[in-house]
Amino acid sequence: MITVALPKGALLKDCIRLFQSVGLDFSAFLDKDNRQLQITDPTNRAKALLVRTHDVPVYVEYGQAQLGIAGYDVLREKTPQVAQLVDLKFGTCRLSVAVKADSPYQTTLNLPAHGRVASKFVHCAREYFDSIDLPIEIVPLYGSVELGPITGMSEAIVDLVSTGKTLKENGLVEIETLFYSSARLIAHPLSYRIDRDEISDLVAQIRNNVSLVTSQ
Ligand SMILES: Nc1ncnc2c1ncn2[C@@H]1O[C@H](COP(=O)(O)OP(=O)(O)OP(=O)(O)O)[C@@H](O)[C@H]1O
Ligand SMILES: O=P(O)(O)OC[C@H]1O[C@H](OP(=O)(O)OP(=O)(O)O)[C@H](O)[C@@H]1O
Repeated sequence: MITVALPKGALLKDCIRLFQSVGLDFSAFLDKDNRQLQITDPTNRAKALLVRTHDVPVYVEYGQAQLGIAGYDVLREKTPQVAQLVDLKFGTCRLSVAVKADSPYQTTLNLPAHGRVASKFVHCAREYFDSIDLPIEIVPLYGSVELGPITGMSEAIVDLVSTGKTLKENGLVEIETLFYSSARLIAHPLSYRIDRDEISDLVAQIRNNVSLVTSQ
């Protein structure tokens, strides 16, 4: 039986819809009273694990799940040894640098050397500031990153932006985009090669149904 790792949170609904489109029902995860972290599809063809979004690549890399769905942002941050099979086109967002709207730093090159940048994406932020040769202190946070510049803890943030509503409502503006992201179907490279038939049939069905899910 194939095991898939699904992310809690923003991507879950679209993931469930995608698997429903290929005949696998994991909708029990959407029930607010559900506390089960592992469920088997009623047809007994596949099992799903419900995990934190940053943990999806971990379960796939260690082989507990043959397939998983994670944002490209998470894959860039964690650089796991997994195969990226399909761009699923949902969960679209970008990883950007933002500052207070009235900040004197209107480009990243203006940020002060040894200034602070708050982020959940420590590795991506470090890689970006290294690439422009700006020594910056990265302050690791786990959420509500926008509070960094608002409280004066940091000059800037590196965070995900989708509609831009969160930045706007907190008086911040984007000054640089590091990269664009969307959800990706990932696989454990070895099981993908070994159990090729079973997994590749499912992957082919998912690939064919991507546009159906994203157009809803
Ligand atoms: N506002 C958004 N719009 C669209 N996609 C988003 C948005 N925010 C995040 N994403 C995508 O969804 C993924 C999961 O985001 P989510 O907010 O559920 O998790 P998280 O808060 O980063 O993780 P956790 O709650 O485990 O700390 C992100 O990695 C990204 O790919
Ligand atoms: O541009 P928008 O459409 O407003 O979306 C962007 C927001 O979405 C994500 O937050 P999330 O909901 O995951 O909360 P957290 O990261 O602060 O926990 C991201 O960290 C931004 O805060």
